[in-house]
Amino acid sequence: MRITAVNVQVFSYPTRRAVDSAGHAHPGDVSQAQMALLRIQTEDGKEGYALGAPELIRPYVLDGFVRKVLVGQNAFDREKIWHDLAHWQRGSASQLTDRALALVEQALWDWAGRKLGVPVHKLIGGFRDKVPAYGSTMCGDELPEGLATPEDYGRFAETLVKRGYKAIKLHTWMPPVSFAPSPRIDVKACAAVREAVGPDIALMLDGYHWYSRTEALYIGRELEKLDFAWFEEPMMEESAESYAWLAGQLDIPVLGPETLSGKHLSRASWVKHDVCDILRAGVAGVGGIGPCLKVAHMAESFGMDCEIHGNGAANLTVVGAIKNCTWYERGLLHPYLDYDEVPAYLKRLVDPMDSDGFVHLSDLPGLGEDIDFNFIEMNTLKSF
Ligand SMILES: O=C([O-])C(=O)C[C@H](O)[C@@H](O)C(=O)[O-]
Repeated sequence: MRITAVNVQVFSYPTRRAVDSAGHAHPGDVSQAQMALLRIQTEDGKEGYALGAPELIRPYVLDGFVRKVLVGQNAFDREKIWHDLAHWQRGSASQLTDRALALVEQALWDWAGRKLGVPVHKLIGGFRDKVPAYGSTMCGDELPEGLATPEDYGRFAETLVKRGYKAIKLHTWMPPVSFAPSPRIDVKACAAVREAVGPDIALMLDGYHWYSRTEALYIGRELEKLDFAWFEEPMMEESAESYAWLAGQLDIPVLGPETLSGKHLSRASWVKHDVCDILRAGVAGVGGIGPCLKVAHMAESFGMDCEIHGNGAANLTVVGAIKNCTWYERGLLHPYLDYDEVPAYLKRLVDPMDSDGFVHLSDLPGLGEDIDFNFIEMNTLKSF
C-alpha cells in the first residue's frame, strides 16, 4: 500500500506544565503550548498519526529526509523504511534525531493498526490488557505544598496510594533548585515516602543524573535499607564502567540506560558487559517501537526485565506487548496537577487507571490515541 503524502499540522493547546532552565517539568500557570500532528496517508486514503514536539518534525526535517524516504514506499514495510531513515541520520548533521525516527515509525504503526482494524499492542505481541502503573512524580521544586520537602513527598505519596497506585517513583531535586543536588535530602525524601506508604508499596528512585560513584553508592545502600525496587540513572550513562562498578556493589537493582544514545545497539553492550540489572528503553529515546521491542526481546533472552521509559500511547503499546516489564510509568505527577484531566487535543486519556492501580490498554485500532481532529483544526498555527 503506497504512501502518497506525509504532512504536519502544528497546533496550540492549553497546558499547566512549565519547564525550568534545565528542562525539568513543573506545574505552571495556564499557557499555550505547541504540538505537531504528523499524518501519513496511503493511496487508499487511509491515514496514520503521531503526536510530538514540533521541532522534531519541522519543515527542514520533513522535506530533507522524511518525505524523500517515505513517499512511494509500501506503508507496511516499516523495518525497511526505518533503516532507510536511520541511514540518513549519519549524513544529516544531527538534524534527523532518534525522536524524529520514532515519530515517523509510530505513525506507520498507527496506520497499520487502523488499516487492519486492530490495536497495535495486539499486532506486535498481545501479552496483556492491563498493567499496574507506578506514579512517577515530577522533579522536586521549591513550591509551597508542592514537592519542596521530604514531608511533601510523603504527603503526596499518601494521596497517590489513595488514588490506587501500588508503586511510586520519586524524581527528587535537581538544579536549578537552590539546594540541589543533595544525596542526603534525596534519601530523606525516600525515607519519608516509605514511612508514609508502609512496606507494601513498591518504590523507586530516579534522582539527580550526575552523581559521582561514591554519592551513588551511598544513596543505593540507603535505598536497600528502605527496600526500594530499583535505582535509576544516578550517574552519566556514557560511563558504562561507573554503572558496572555501582551494580557490582549494590543488591538493589540498578536500572538503565535511559537517555544514552545508540538505540538498541548501546543496550546490547550494556547487557554483554553486565552494566545494569534491569534494562531500560523508551520508544522516543531509542528511535521507535521497533527498536524498543528489540531491546525488550534481547533483555528477555538474557533473563532480564526491561522497564519501558515514559508515558503515552506508544510506550503503553510496547508494555502491552511484552512480558518482561512489570510497570507502566504514569506521570509526571504533582500535587498541583490532575493527571486524569484529558488533554484538549484528545477525546479520552490514553492511559486510564482504575482504582486498583491498573492502566487498561486501548481497544481502538492503531496506537490508541482518540485524537480530537476538530480541536486540532480549530487551533492549527501552520501546516506543511
Ligand atoms: O524516567 C523518567 O520518567 C524521567 O527521566 C523523567 C524526566 O526526564 C526527569 O528525569 C527529569 O526531568 O529529569
